[in-house]
Amino acid sequence: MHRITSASAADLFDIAATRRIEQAAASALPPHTLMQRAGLAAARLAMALAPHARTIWIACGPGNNGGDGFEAAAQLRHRGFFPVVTFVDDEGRLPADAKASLQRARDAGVTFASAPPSSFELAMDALLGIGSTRPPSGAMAEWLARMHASASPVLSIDVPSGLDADTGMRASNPNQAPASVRATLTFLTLKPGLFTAQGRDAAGTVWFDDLGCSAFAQERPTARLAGAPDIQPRTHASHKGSYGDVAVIGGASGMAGAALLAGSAALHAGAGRVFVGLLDPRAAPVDTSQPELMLRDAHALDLAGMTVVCGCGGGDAVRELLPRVLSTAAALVLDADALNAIAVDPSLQAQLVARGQAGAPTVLTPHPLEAARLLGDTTGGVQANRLAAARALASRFGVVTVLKGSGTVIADAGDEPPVINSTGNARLATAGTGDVLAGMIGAALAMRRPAFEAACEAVWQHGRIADLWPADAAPLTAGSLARRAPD
Ligand SMILES: NC(=O)C1=CN([C@@H]2O[C@H](COP(=O)(O)OP(=O)(O)OC[C@H]3O[C@@H](n4cnc5c(N)ncnc54)[C@H](O)[C@@H]3O)[C@@H](O)[C@H]2O)[C@@H](O)CC1
Ligand SMILES: Nc1ncnc2c1ncn2[C@@H]1O[C@H](COP(=O)(O)OP(=O)(O)O)[C@@H](O)[C@H]1O
Ligand SMILES: [K+]
Repeated sequence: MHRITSASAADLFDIAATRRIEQAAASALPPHTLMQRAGLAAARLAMALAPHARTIWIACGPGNNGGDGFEAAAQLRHRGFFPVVTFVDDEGRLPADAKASLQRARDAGVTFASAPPSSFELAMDALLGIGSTRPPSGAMAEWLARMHASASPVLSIDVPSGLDADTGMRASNPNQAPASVRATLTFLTLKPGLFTAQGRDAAGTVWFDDLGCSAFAQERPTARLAGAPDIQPRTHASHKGSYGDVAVIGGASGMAGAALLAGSAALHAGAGRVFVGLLDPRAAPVDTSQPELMLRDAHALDLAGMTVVCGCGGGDAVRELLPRVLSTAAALVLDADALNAIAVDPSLQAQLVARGQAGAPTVLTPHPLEAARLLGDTTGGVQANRLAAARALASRFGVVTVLKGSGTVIADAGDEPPVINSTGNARLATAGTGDVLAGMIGAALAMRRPAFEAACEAVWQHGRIADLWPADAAPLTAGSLARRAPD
C-alpha cells in the first residue's frame, strides 16, 4: 500500500479495464483471496488514520464493496478495535464473496447495528465502489451525509460512494466542502475519476494497494497521472538564443494585464526573449515593473520562427490577427479569446487543422466553457467526461489540448492515453492564472520541447507553485504566480 503524491507518475484504468484485471487475478488465486487482502489493507489504513479510535463505523453496501467493509471489520475486531457495522441491504442478495466476509465479521464478534453509532472516531465508506449505477438514496444517502458532516476522518473504500470512477462526476452533494480529513484506499488499479472533476474533493488523499496483482494489470491504461517532470539542466555555454523567443499576442483595450501576465510567466519559466504584442493601440510602450518584456504593437510583430501565445485578453480584436498567427507561428498556444474566435469561425478552424497536418505544433488551453464552445456542447457536457472532451478536441483539430480545472486533462491527437495533472489547488481559482499557464507552455515550446511534453510539464509546474504556496503568505495572485513567489 502506498500514498499517491503529485510527484509520482502512474497508470490509470477505467472500470471496464479494472473488471478485466480483477477477473484475471481472481481466477488465478484461491477463492476469496482478493477480498481478504482488500479488507486487511483497509483495516491497516483505518488503524493508521485513527490509532486510538474507540468506535469505527463501517457502512457496508449491497455488493463486493460492502464485502470489503465486512472483511475490514473482522480484521479490526481481531486487532482489538470496536467496529460497528451498518448494512444497507438484504443479506440474501449479497454476492458470494461478500457473504463469506459477512460471516467472518460475525464470527469475529463485530457489532452490527441498524443505525450509525452516535459517535465514532473514523467512518469507513464501503457502500458503493465501481459497481455504482445510480445516485445513492434512502439510508445510503443519509449515512453518507452523516459521515461527511462529521468532524471524524472518512476513509472511502475503493471509490467514494456515488463517484463515477471513470469520470470523477459525483451523483450528489457536488459542492459539499469536506468537514474532515478524507482518504480513499483504492484497490487493484488507480481510477481516473479519483483525480479529476469532483474526484479530488471526494477522494481526499488517495492510497493504492494492488492486492499483489500488478502482474495481472496487462491492460492499456485509460489515462496516466502526470509525475514530476525531469529538470532540463542548462549548459554553461548556452545563451538567450538557446531558450527561444516567445511572442504573446493579446491585451486589447482594458485587458493589457492578461498579455503582460502571460509574458511575465514565459520570462520566469525561462524563455530567452519575450515580446508582448498588444492589441490596444494606446498601450504604454514599456512595463516598468517588468522592463525585460519587449512591448510592441501586435500588428507590427514579425512572427516568423516564433513561439506565439495568442488570445490572452485578446477581446474581439484578436480575430483579425488569427489568420496570420495560424499560418506563421512556428509553435502556438491558443488561449481565451483566440479560442472563442475559432469556435465561431469555420475558416479559422480549417486553418488550425491545416497547421496540424503540416506538423506545426499547437496547444489549446480551454477552460470548460471554452471547450464547450469549441465542441458545440455545454459546460456540463464537457465536465461529465473531461477525458473524452479533451480527446475529442485534440483529434478534431489535430492539436494538444489542455482542458483546465481541477485535475487538468492533457490530450493529444494521437493514440497516447491522456494525462491527468495531479498538482494545483483552488488557490488557482483567481483571475489571470490561465494567462500565466499559457505563458508557461509558450516558454516550454520555445525551448523546443515536444508539444505534449511541454504542456504536461508546464501544467504540472503551474500547479506545483500553487501547492508550495506558503500558508502564511499573501494570497496567490496571477502576478505572483507568474513570478513564482509571494510578493
Ligand atoms: N470481488 C472481489 O473479490 C473484489 C471486489 N472488490 C470490491 O468490489 C467492488 C465492486 O463490487 P461490485 O461489483 O459488487 O459493486 P459495488 O459493491 O460497488 O456495488 C454493486 C451493487 O450495488 C448496487 N447499487 C449500485 N448503485 C446503487 C445505489 N445507488 N443504491 C443502491 N444500490 C446500488 C448494485 O445493484 C449492486 O448490487 C469494488 O469497488 C471493490 O471495493 C475489490 O476489493 C477487489 C476484490
Ligand atoms: N480549483 C482548482 N483546482 C486546480 N486548478 C484550478 C482550480 N481553479 C482554477 N485552476 C487552474 O487555474 C487556471 C485558471 O485558468 P482560467 O480559467 O483560464 O482563468 P483566467 O482566464 O482568469 O486566467 C487553470 O490552469 C486551472 O486549471
Ligand atoms: K466506497
